[in-house]
Amino acid sequence: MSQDQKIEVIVPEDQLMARIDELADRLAPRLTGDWTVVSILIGATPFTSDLMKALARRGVHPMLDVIWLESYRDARESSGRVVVRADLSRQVKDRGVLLLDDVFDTGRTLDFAKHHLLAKGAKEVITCTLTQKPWAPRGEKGVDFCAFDSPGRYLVGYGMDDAGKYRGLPYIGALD
Ligand SMILES: O=P(O)(O)OC[C@H]1O[C@H](OP(=O)(O)OP(=O)(O)O)[C@H](O)[C@@H]1O
Ligand code: HPA
Repeated sequence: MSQDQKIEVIVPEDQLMARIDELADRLAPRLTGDWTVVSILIGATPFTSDLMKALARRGVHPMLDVIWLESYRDARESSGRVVVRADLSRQVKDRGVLLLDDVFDTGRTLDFAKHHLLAKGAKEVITCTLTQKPWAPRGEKGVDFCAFDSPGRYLVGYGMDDAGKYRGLPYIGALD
């Protein structure tokens, strides 16, 4: 029996893949030398997988590491506090880092992660998200690369969850 809530498709799967290819075209020339992609668990997992494949098709093979950060848990609003549930497995000292996340909302998670990586000695941190909310920080505090501007609604799918559900949807959707 289906237990789906009403989910409006905001970005269908084919558009997602096309934008990730465009993103890889823009990122590839920046990733020369020693780079590590750091994926923020859990939400960035599908985006990371598809972007890594798109980079590999362009002959770009950075290391891949993860950091598990949590601030929303089952709520639709940030708790205001970012918790590190698991840290990196390798050093980033003197390396460039491409930091990936699914959604840039208050900006708190990415800001925390960026400072965390710089404190570990990363040479440079480039931030990249699949999507950003209309109220997310722009300019100096903004994200460096972003595939989509999203509406000011609660998003699910392609890694994004509502209390742990819907991460497996192959598109970006919005809940009412
Ligand atoms: O810009 P912000 O307001 O910080 O929101 C963005 C963060 O919120 C979500 O993480 P969450 O804490 O829900 O963990 P999850 O990745 O396990 O879903 C999402 O994956 C981002 O990491
Ligand atoms: O819109 C959202 N959806 C899922 N997770 C999120 N984390 C921040 N904003 C969102």
